[in-house]
Amino acid sequence: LGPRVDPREPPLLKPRIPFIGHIVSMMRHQTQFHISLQRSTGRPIATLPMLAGKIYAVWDPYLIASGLRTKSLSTTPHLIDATPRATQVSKPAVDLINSPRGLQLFDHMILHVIPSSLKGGSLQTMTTTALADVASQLTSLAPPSSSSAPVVLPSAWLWIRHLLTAATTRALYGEGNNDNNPFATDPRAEPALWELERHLLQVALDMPGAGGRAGRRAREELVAALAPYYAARRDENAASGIVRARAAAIRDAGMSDNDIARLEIMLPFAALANTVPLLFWLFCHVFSRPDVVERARREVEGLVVTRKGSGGEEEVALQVTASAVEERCPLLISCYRETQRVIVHQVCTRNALEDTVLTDRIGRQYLLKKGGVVQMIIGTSHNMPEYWGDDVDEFKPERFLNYRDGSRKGEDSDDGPGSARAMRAAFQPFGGGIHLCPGRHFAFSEMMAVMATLLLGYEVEPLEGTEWKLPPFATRSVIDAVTKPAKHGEGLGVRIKRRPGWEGVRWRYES
Ligand code: HEM
Repeated sequence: LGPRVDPREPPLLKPRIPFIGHIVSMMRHQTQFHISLQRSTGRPIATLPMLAGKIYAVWDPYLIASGLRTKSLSTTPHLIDATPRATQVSKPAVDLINSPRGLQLFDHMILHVIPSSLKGGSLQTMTTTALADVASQLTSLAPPSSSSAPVVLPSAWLWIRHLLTAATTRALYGEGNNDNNPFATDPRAEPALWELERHLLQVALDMPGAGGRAGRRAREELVAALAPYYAARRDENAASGIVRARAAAIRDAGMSDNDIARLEIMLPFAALANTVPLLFWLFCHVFSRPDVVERARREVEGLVVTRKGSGGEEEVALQVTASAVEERCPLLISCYRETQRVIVHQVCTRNALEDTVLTDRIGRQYLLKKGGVVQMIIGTSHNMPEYWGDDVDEFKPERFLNYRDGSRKGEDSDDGPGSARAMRAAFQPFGGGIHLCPGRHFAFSEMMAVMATLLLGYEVEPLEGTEWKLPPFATRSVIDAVTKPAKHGEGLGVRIKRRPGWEGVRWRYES
């Protein structure tokens, strides 16, 4: 009674409870369902029966990398299906999305608009604007004297979330004095964004229940905050190329300003929903280890490029380019990658536009049939002992010390667990192929600016006691790329004060 499976397709993995077993487990445990199922079966790939249908679950890093590079595995059908439901655009916009012009619009966005507006001069302007905001927030964070009482931040999570929301939305929407930025001018915008983020899965699936209702209310608040921005065409003067180019492409396709506001609720998510938890966990993993703080502090001293003025008003400029941080801060970078490994769990969902064959590293082939739904789970790649070693469940600050992005000829014959080659194959924090995250450089600059500054200029201690108690993971939602802390990181507050020698400092970044 279950789905038919061709012997060339990935082997069927039946649930214990027929028909509904996998669906119920996936709804309950979300991405952890895949991680646990892969661990318990050791399989690289499987066909999972779901009611009368099936999905292909791809767990092995080589197969994932091959799938991410394959053009016939597409995000577009999924986007066309989910967008009207999640955004509630008008009837004419739904018709357009479902027409050939809609298909063209999505392809144009993915292939041209997004990648070109997150590189070169556009990326530089956006990064400079965000980092100027981070600098001013961190400069005014704690009183200038190290002998002053520390600043108490009752929730590290909420503090980091606001810090990045302010900086990133300024970089996206603002212009000059930030009066343009709906997140700075409309007090509804920021809470609505995070409330919607909390219930995004229920909203995307249009589910009944309290979560779905709260999410839909938040969506309408967010749309109400963004609508005047697009109606007044402020997007045309936005600080970022991505806001300008996306709005222009949607308008050119024939959609109204109100529909642009609805479609564009997704942009601040892409720019914030993963960076915030990643920075939060990096902050926790570094500052909860005094020996790591000590060593990373010495490293980031190497990022100081200028120190001007003396006494009360000093300006310190830090160089937070990828090359400078890679070269001068190996332990900080290792912690950053290890944090990514542990908490990035993205499920890359695709539809097979035609019969597609994936090949693993020993040449085994698996057929994915046309029309099939494919889930490639980065969370399984990042958690397989056969790639990372038996200590895969531990956070090891030094794990990536000898890691390199690209291979060097002849150097990497060893591909056993924990080898550079195995790690490189299994480490996919930003996905790959044409959907490789275009925001990765921007996110990196923001996170490194915050971490380098906190390490250099501030003492950070937990609010309760002297031991850091890291919050447990929230359910790893299939809609997020990064694992969040349970209950908004409840219970983790921090106390921050200036370090001696860095009291009167105003921060600046060179990116
Ligand atoms: C550290 C934070 C981030 C992580 C871990 C992350 C992760 C990812 C991953 C894994 C994908 C691939 C999804 C797939 O293949 O289905 C992706 C795609 C994407 N990311 Fe990021 N991302 C981050 C930050 C950002 C930022 C800051 C932006 C924008 C400024 C951004 C914009 C996007 C967009 C637009 C896509 C879709 C690209 C496409 O479909 O072609 N991301 N991200």
